[in-house]
Amino acid sequence: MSTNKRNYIFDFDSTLTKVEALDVLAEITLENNPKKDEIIQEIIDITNLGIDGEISFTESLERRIKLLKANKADLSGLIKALKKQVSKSIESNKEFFEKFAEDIYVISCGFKEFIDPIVKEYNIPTERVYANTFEFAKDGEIIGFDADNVLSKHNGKIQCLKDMNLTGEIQVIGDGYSDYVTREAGVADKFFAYTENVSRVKTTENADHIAPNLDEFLYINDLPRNISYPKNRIKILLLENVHSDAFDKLSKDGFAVETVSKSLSEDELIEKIKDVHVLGIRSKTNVTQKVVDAAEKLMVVSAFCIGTKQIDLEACKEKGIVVFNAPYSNTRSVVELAIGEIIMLMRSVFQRSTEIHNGQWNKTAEGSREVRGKKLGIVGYGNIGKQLSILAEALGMHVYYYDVEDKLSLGNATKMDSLSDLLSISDVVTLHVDDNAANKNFFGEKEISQMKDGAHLVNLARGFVVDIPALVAALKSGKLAGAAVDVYPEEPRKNGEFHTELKGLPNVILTPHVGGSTEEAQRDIADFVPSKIMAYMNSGNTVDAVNFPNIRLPRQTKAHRFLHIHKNVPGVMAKINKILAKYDLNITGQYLSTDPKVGYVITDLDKEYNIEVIEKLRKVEGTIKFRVLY
Ligand SMILES: NC(=O)c1ccc[n+]([C@@H]2O[C@H](COP(=O)([O-])OP(=O)(O)OC[C@H]3O[C@@H](n4cnc5c(N)ncnc54)[C@H](O)[C@@H]3O)[C@@H](O)[C@H]2O)c1
Ligand SMILES: O=C(O)[C@H](O)COP(=O)(O)O
Repeated sequence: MSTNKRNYIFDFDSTLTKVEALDVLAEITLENNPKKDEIIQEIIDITNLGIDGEISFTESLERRIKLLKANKADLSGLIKALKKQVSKSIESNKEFFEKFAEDIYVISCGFKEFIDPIVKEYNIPTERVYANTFEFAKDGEIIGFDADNVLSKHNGKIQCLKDMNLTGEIQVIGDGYSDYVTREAGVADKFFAYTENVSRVKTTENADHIAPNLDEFLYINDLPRNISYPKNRIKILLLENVHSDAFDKLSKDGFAVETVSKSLSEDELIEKIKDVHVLGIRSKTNVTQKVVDAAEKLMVVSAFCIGTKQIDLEACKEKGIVVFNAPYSNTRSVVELAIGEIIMLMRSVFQRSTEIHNGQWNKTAEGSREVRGKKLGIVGYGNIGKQLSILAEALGMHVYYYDVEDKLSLGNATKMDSLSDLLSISDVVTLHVDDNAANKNFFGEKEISQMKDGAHLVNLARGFVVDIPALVAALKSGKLAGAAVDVYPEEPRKNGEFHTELKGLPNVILTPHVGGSTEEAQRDIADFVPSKIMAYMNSGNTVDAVNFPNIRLPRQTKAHRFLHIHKNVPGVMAKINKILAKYDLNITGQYLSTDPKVGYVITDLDKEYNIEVIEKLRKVEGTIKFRVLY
């Protein structure tokens, strides 16, 4: 007789819990044993041999119990510890265990003595827990197990399932080979390799489906779940050697993260971007209109650096793609390099060093000066310019600055009304203007001619800001005594050969765009940017987005959240609210933020709602993107 009924058979150790219970028991019982680490390792090895089918399960159990030297009294400590080790996505999906209580079983080669109390809290009564039982000596010592129980035997789960004589489809969810064999033997209809805690090749390669968490399993089966879309299905692509902390952080949060060490060309990116939800780049990857057009699923572009001009921010906005960056994380690194270079230039250190490298001793004070008392001209008094101002003053420099915006002076720095005034008095000019396109060739022949004879120029901003042939000419003619250049009009996408007209000129420090490339800065960026990505993906927050209305949302508790991005044209909000009213939804909060082009409205609702409303909201004229979080 055909039936739609499904039975869900869960493994216990490393599936319902993050750990192998007998390993935890060993930690407890061997606490004061001087050979504790050795014995625990032996127990872990035996456990794995059993799980992978390398030794018979009975043998694995016998050997471990001998090594454990456990007593009944130790079990309460074990249960307490296991309660804290329930798998994250199991814990967050209690609703499934409540609603499908009748269809859920545990089949484990572990022991009922500790499994029952844990799974009872997930609505699984002892009658639906199939597991081994301990044998105790009079003093409570665990001396063995019930050898008649099929689960104490090799491939015991197959026999156990057969004996249960269940009707309907049987789905087995587990991390071990011993779970998979039920499918191989034909007693289970589907096997889900559960990899939230451990991933075993022998299990995953044979599985019908790999479930990195319970959310994925529930999603595949269209069962009630805590989150609308499993995070492991959200693909994050990180380019340009972004610090590994970013990978760790985002993977740990459950996303599927791929890293590529270099930047990709437009064509390569168009090919790759199709199924990407979040893209992470640095300064070398251009996210053009064409890339945005090809990005069918893209929700976030994150610059793991300060500059965002490599991204078509408007194209992103019009497609509802939120852009984040790290506006301060590498500021200090750039400032320190600027200070170092100013000193090196004024002392001609690189020239002296090159001479020695070439076998020449040239001890001279000519053209070598202290920075103390010299005039530093900062062009662009933003985050970097200001911090440099403070550090340079601490070195005894007199700081002058020029900015197109009205910027408050820090310390004793003097604001200049015009660029030419600043250039005419400065011993060193350092450029820290932002990367907007209007600054292309901003510093050329005219500006250089306004500088003092024998002055120095530092460019750590953007390559296109300085007219390189004009700088080369000024250095060759002796108009300028030296320069430090970190950024170039054309920079390669990956490490390798590179040529610039500045090559070989004396007292010119050339670095490959490393102003922000310090361990500290990269680590800080890898902390800051993922936190913005997670805040948006997990709860809709757009605080610090560079192209999008910023909105800080309250924490979402036991509610559904509708996130609607639309063109900012009259009437959209009215239409959205009309639909919400028609479906009689109980709105617990609504938040709106707009800019001239887009509107971003977030609506929090009570748990239950008619699913039809989603389609209606998607169809509101002017909708750019819509998603649901719960
Ligand atoms: N070399 C590197 O590795 C590296 C690292 C980080 C930042 N950067 C670059 O450094 C630059 C400065 O970064 P920030 O964080 O201080 O930026 P910021 O936006 O905080 O400051 C830039 C300042 O420049 C001013 N400005 C813009 N155009 C100007 C002009 N033509 N004349 C005078 N002032 C002008 C702006 O008003 C602003 O105050 C950016 O171009 C950034 O991309 C380079
Ligand atoms: O924009 C920036 O922060 C700097 O140019 C550094 O860029 P990078 O991350 O490519 O080194």
